[in-house]
Amino acid sequence: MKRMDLVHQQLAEASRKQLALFGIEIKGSTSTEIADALGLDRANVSKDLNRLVTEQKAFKINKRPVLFIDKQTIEENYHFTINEHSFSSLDQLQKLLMKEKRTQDAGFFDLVGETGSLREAVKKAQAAILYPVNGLTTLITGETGVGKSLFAEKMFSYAINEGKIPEKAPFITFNCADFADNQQLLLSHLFGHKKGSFTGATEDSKGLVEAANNGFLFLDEVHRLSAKGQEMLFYLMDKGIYRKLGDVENDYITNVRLIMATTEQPSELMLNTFLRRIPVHIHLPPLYQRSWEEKMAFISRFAGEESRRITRDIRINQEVLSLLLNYQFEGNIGQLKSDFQFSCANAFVDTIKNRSSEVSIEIRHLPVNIAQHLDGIENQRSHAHNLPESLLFKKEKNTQPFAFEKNEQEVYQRIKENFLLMDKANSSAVYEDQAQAVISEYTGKMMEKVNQEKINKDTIVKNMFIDSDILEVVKHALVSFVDRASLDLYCKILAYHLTIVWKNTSTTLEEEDIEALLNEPGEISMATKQIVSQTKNRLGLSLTELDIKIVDRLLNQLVQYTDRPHISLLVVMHGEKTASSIADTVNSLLSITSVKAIDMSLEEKVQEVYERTKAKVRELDNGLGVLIMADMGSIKSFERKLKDDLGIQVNVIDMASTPLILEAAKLSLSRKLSLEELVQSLLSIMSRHWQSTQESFEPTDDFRYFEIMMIQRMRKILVFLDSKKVFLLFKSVLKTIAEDLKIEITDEFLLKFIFHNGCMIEKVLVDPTVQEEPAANYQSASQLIDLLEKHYSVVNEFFGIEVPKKELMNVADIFIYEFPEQLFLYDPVS
Ligand SMILES: Nc1ncnc2c1ncn2[C@@H]1O[C@H](COP(=O)(O)OP(=O)(O)OP(=O)(O)O)[C@@H](O)[C@H]1O
Repeated sequence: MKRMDLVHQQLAEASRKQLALFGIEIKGSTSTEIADALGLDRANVSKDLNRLVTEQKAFKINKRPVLFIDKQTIEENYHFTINEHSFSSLDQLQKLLMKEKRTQDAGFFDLVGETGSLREAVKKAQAAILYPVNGLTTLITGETGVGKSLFAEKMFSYAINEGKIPEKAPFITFNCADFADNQQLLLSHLFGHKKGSFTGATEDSKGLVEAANNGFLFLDEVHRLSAKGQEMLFYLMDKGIYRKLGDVENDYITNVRLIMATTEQPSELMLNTFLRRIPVHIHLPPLYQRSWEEKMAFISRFAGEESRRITRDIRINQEVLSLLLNYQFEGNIGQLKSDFQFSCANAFVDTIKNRSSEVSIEIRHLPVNIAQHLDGIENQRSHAHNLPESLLFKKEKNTQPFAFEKNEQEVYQRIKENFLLMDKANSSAVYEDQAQAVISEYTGKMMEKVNQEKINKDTIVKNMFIDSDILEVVKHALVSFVDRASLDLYCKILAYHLTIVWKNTSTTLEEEDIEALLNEPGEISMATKQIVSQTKNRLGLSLTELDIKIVDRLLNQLVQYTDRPHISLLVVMHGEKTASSIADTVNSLLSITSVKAIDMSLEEKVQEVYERTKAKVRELDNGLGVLIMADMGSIKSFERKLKDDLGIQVNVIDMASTPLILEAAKLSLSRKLSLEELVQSLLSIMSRHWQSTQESFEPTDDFRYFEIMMIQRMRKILVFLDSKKVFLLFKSVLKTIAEDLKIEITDEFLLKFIFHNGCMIEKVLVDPTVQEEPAANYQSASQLIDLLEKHYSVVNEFFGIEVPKKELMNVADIFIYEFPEQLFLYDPVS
């Protein structure tokens, strides 16, 4: 990809993010920001950005510093073309966008489904309006309650916005079903009548076609119009003239645009000649055919409207949400709306009884037919899983609904409890640790959520979890404390947290306590203090002492993530400093600090190693999971256990080497891989380089010449074990056995012992199931076998296997053969 394309791509991504965060208040990007994000030279990037402006692919804001915004991103979002490319200030561009948005809001743009299921319908409608000279007559079909009347109104507003009709043009609605039993009256309403044209016609009267002159006449249930009526309309459409009832002499002219609607199959109930004359047919789909996202948007819209109307926050719990999403409303959107209002009213009564401030809609508040439709939940289980525990609609205008996940609320409660306990216990270390652990879990969960980029069915819900005002405040507070690269992430996480706090805060501490806390030097960071004062001043949200402390902790935790979040790596290896020195090497090579290590001695119990690993994994996880790189097979068994115990995604790669760990760190930093994908990449690298890593062992001073020879020989024999590791392991095992048996080891015996064991382990690893019966003389060597069993526990742990008794007997044989006298004297008690 050319540099300029890269720059363009980066600018588009930045603009997209800003648009999502700030909407019309888009901030723009400087050339430095784009250059930094790409790791390119600023001067070159600046040149490219200016070329993008010249090529009309970007907007330029000529202020200090100069800002750039991607053109296509803006135009796609606001559905219009901007001809200027250079603006003297952001304000100038924002005003232009604001004006356009206002115009659009009056058109089709606030219709749910405008860019989805109604996209085609909207296109046809626009064509019908714009068609010269007076637009085209339109017939809208669709089941009851699908939004035909609303759609017709939108067409009307669109015509005004486009200047096709005067600002004060009339929009007259007439439902033909209302007079279906008296066609004469119906026609008289529509076209007017002359005095005396029928019984009761005592005066001349104007019809609706006249009243709608220069505007729109919307005829609902048009199939209820008689054949004669249809013919009269047909004449009006064709010639623009009509006759009043009882008036055979005069033709009247009117300039009316017609929209008709019917719930029926038009071909069954309307004249074909008439139907054929209607040039635009628009069909609106029933609710059940509309997407999950659109159904969610309807619920969200109605809940927002209701909460503002009754000036209470409205909470919808998961089951209710699921039922509303899955129930087949015969009356479509109209019925969904009225059933929702009915449920709100029911819940409202409870609110008054319970003196609660929030209207919480539960299953018992729904109309019986919906509440009984629990199958809906069953059938759509997969969707129900994606739903939040509850959705909260704030009564304030323009606030996004909040999605609450049970997990997060629970974790938040636990954090609070731990902090409270900590306070009581005077910050005892135990509670401190626990609090740290819960905070890590909490941060991890939020990271996971905020990092979720996949667009899936629950996108709408996921987008609802951060309140935009809170986000704005946090951003304002943190901008001078956090570097630009991390700002976005920090703000989202803190705003997310504060959104939850906002809903959970029930107690407020005394003002003085908070003042004292904030004034205590070094207690709370400046950044946190900013957040506290800004949330208070700008949102009126008073944080408690506890919450201030939690925010501060969260912020500290976030600061620990140096780069953008990536999968954490943990090296677990034997040796005094093996793991930590590998981690240090990798960290310094890549200028990071995120590869962590656990050093363990061969003697250390697996359970102890497990506990240490568990604590570390908990600390490290940032929601993306932890990859453990180990040098022995038994660590592999930690994988499942850690997942079960911590609920954190953990993968273990055993037999890891420094180059592989370096590769893992690089991959986790540079590419957006999931843990699973990272492991797959590493495994394929491992298999490709297996041969070469086998050959790469360079003798060092740590080994005697004899030992180097031995290792190199063994490499020719062993198929997949690392001969150096086998050597080191069995040398140390033999040393401890020899101490217990009080025997002197010769190099020759060492060689025999290690070769035998290397081959034996490979055999067991390849087929652990093959076990022969223990030989009969086992009894005579039982003490020796017991001793070996004890020392071989290290071997078992190292390879994650159980060396069979039969094999231990063979090992015992080697000892007995070599040291007959000494073993005869061996007495385990002494
Ligand atoms: N796309 C939409 N976006 C937002 N609200 C909608 C949409 N479609 C319908 N509604 C709402 O649903 C309700 C029913 O719509 P409307 O009365 O227009 O349906 P209709 O098809 O004309 O019904 P009927 O055939 O019974 O006259 C209205 O309150 C309307 O505001």
